[in-house]
Amino acid sequence: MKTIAQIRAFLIEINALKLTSYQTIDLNKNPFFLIENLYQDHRLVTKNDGFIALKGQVHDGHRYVNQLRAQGVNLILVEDVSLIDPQDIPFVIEIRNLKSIPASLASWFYDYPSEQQNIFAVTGTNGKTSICHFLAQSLSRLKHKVGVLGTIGNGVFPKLEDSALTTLDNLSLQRMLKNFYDQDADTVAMEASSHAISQRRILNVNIQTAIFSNLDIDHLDYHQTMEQYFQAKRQLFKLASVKKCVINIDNDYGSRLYAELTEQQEKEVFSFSLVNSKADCYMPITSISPQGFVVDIFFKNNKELAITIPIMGEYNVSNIAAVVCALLANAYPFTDVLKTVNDLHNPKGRLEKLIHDGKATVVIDYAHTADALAKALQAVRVQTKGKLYCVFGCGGSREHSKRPLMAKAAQQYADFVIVTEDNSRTDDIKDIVQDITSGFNDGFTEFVVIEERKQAIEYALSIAKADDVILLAGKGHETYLDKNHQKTHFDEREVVLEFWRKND
Ligand SMILES: CC(=O)N[C@H]1[C@@H](OP(=O)(O)OP(=O)(O)OC[C@H]2O[C@@H](n3ccc(=O)[nH]c3=O)[C@H](O)[C@@H]2O)O[C@H](CO)[C@@H](O)[C@@H]1O[C@H](C)C(=O)N[C@@H](C)C(=O)N[C@H](CCC(=O)O)C(=O)O
Ligand SMILES: Nc1ncnc2c1ncn2[C@@H]1O[C@H](COP(=O)(O)OP(=O)(O)OP(=O)(O)O)[C@@H](O)[C@H]1O
Repeated sequence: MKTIAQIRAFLIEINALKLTSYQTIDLNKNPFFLIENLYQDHRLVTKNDGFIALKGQVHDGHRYVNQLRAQGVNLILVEDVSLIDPQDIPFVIEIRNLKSIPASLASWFYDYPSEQQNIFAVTGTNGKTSICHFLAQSLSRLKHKVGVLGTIGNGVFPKLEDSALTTLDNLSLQRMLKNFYDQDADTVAMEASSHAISQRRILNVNIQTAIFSNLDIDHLDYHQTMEQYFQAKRQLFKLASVKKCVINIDNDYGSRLYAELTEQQEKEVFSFSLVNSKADCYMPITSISPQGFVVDIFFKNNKELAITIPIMGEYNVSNIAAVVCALLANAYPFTDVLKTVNDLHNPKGRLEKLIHDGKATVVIDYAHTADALAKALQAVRVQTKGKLYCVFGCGGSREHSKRPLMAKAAQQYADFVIVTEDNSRTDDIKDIVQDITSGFNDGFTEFVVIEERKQAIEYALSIAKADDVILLAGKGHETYLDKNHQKTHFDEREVVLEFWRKND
């Protein structure tokens, strides 16, 4: 919290006020009014907060000022006062080049929380969420309180609240870090999306360890070319605060980044790999079972053979190699790190496994595109002894073309398919089902349609045998169903556990 007078003094100190700065600052109004938070998103602002009105590509923050005036907000920072009516707002400060201010203002406003924290930031096309969650699990076992920031949510692990973005804007990010600091979280695992890196959302966050998972075709609408996408990711590793770089060399872009950073000799650089024995952290898979993966771990002069990691999905072994490498790079003792590994579990909704003696294993995954569904089914297949069942649906009010493609993936990789609802939104479930089933080959009979998702899951549970696996695809970490834009509570974990309780 800071007073309006303190905020103004800081802005003067960093030379941010416009020379002709329009301000309604008036000593009859209270410059010692305490501002609790600063926001750049008007939807979060309450009476005791300040608002920064930024002009973006889509929205213009100045447009929300009228609404905030009605709420009785006391402090507004604007780029151009002519775009608002400043009357009745006690303090309006006009700032030069307002877009460049939030990072420094935010870290100062929240008392530089990241200076007190050991921060790991993960970037890459896939695996950011998973690596952060595995890191949080391991660091918790190493007796840390860990703040997590990412797609599934933000909070002190494991209590997370939904996040609007994978990586928050400057002000929200520093506010969360301060919140972690207040809760004694001394360590943070955060995702750094390429959008956030290029929009400088992570500026002034004291990231010490940067982790690269992989780079694959994605987000080209935003970055235009793979080279520019790579360059955005690369910036994370060039930040002055970053001392340790942990890089997957099983990926071509990772190998390139590793070569560049080692040659520059500015940072401590560590490589990890599942196949390259020259990597600093080499973790070959020696066997696979329904219970998980058996690996050997080599790090510099240390080695340990035949460690079981009880997780689903081979790509997660690479994600765990990232975690092991990052922890060892941070000088955690080898034996302590290994102890955390055989206790890891998949993050919520990411090939999350539910098991019960004598029953089919249930796996919950967020896959809601044809490609993701195919990958999830292939990943689960490797660890399935019996039949593989797939329960899935498609969202409404969004693009339709993926519906038959998801059916094709399900037909190709599962033994039996149960087509059901996902977030239908305003679409009729019957239309969605028709689109989906049109994707099955003529003559394909290994499927049923059960529109209500709860019933569909219960049906799968009732027919699957102990060695079988049921993949529930699409909802992942979500705990609601959206019909006609009405969200009702729906947690498929509860449906499964309740079924097992009643049918034990
Ligand atoms: C393309 C993109 O990344 N845009 C981001 C960027 O937008 P921008 O600067 O153009 O701003 P804008 O959306 O026009 O809004 C202007 C200002 O008005 C504010 N606003 C906006 C709307 C409103 O109702 N009220 C309000 O006050 C905004 O907070 C902002 O300060 O900066 C804004 C503030 O930080 C982000 O909210 C916005 O994310 C948009 C909503 C978005 O959808 N971003 C996605 C693509 C994104 O960033 N995704 C990555 C993950 C990608 C992945 O790996 O999957 C992420 O980190 O989440
Ligand atoms: N190391 C990896 N290599 C390849 N694919 C992976 C890897 N890790 C995860 N995936 C795939 O990416 C999907 C998303 O994983 P995760 O949520 O961890 O990634 P993310 O980078 O956070 O992506 P998003 O921001 O879209 O959630 C998984 O369901 C899986 O299909």
